[in-house]
Amino acid sequence: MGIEVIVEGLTKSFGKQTVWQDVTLTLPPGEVSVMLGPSGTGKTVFLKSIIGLLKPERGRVLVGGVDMVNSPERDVYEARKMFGLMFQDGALFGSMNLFDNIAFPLREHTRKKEAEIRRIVMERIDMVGLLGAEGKLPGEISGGMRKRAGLARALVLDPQIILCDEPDSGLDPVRTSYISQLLIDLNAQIDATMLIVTHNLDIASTVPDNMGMLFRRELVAFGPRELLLTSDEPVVRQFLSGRRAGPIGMSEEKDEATIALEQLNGDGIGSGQPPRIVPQLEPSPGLPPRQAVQRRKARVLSMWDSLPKSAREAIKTGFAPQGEPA
Ligand SMILES: Nc1ncnc2c1ncn2[C@@H]1O[C@H](COP(=O)(O)OP(=O)(O)OP(=O)(O)O)[C@@H](O)[C@H]1O
Repeated sequence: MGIEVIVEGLTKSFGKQTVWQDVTLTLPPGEVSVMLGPSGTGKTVFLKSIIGLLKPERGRVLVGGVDMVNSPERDVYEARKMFGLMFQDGALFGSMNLFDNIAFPLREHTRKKEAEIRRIVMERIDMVGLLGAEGKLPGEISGGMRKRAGLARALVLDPQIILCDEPDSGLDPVRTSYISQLLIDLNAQIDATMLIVTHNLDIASTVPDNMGMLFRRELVAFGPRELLLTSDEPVVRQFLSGRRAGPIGMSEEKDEATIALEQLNGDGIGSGQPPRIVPQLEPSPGLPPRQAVQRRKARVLSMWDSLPKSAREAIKTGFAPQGEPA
């Protein structure tokens, strides 16, 4: 099973620019979480901070007893082996074929024999639907295939935590749907803790168990997906409906006067209908059920009284078979 990631009071700046401050959340073990946020709000910086590639000035990130922010570099390096990281562009070596790209972490970090490496690599290539393409160079395949190859490489060391940076970037809507299904299928197969950074609304509404959002240097919210999907928070509503009216502007933030004018004109975000909650994706036929589902149910019930009524109603509907009221 995946392991818990506990983020406590994390603050990251570059010089005088604070990217975000006092971020506190827990990624529940084996569940899928999505971090949303307009461009430039520091989602990628957040992923890199969790894995210890960037060092926040304050706070802790606890993973299996190791503090990824404050522990000695040797401990952080060891703990990093628990992670699989999928970058936006797949981050493949251009001169190596897909097989060698995917085998790279095994050859670099383990003493496994070539026959064992071949078995693992071909299994992961099969998982991401790339059988037959293993001899191709990254430049000879599509962007979607490169992403899947990047995901296969993230999986070869059997990670307990998978971090995905914008798995949809550069993909058409159909390929994005395939990636969404692949992420759910992977979770069913390996039960890893997953954090996906995206601004894609389809992924946000169909994939995660939990959602969070970064805006204006803060974590606006983090919790069960229904908490954000039913949220009255203007920035969350605007983001999830993809509308122009609201606090998010072209350069991330609008000034107060523009927001006030929008409200005066009646196109404030509060006037829109709440987004319709679509069911979360199920694993493909033939795959085991996601073990995270039962754990999440118990966890959500344990926090029931702290959830707003709208989120509770949405959760109850989701718990019922075939979407019937519970
Ligand atoms: N190494 C760095 N040095 C200085 N500033 C940086 C560095 N990395 C990121 N930043 C700044 O931190 C802010 C957040 O960047 P980040 O890439 O995390 O945003 P993001 O939310 O992932 O954006 P997008 O959705 O567009 O990918 C930006 O203002 C960026 O310029």
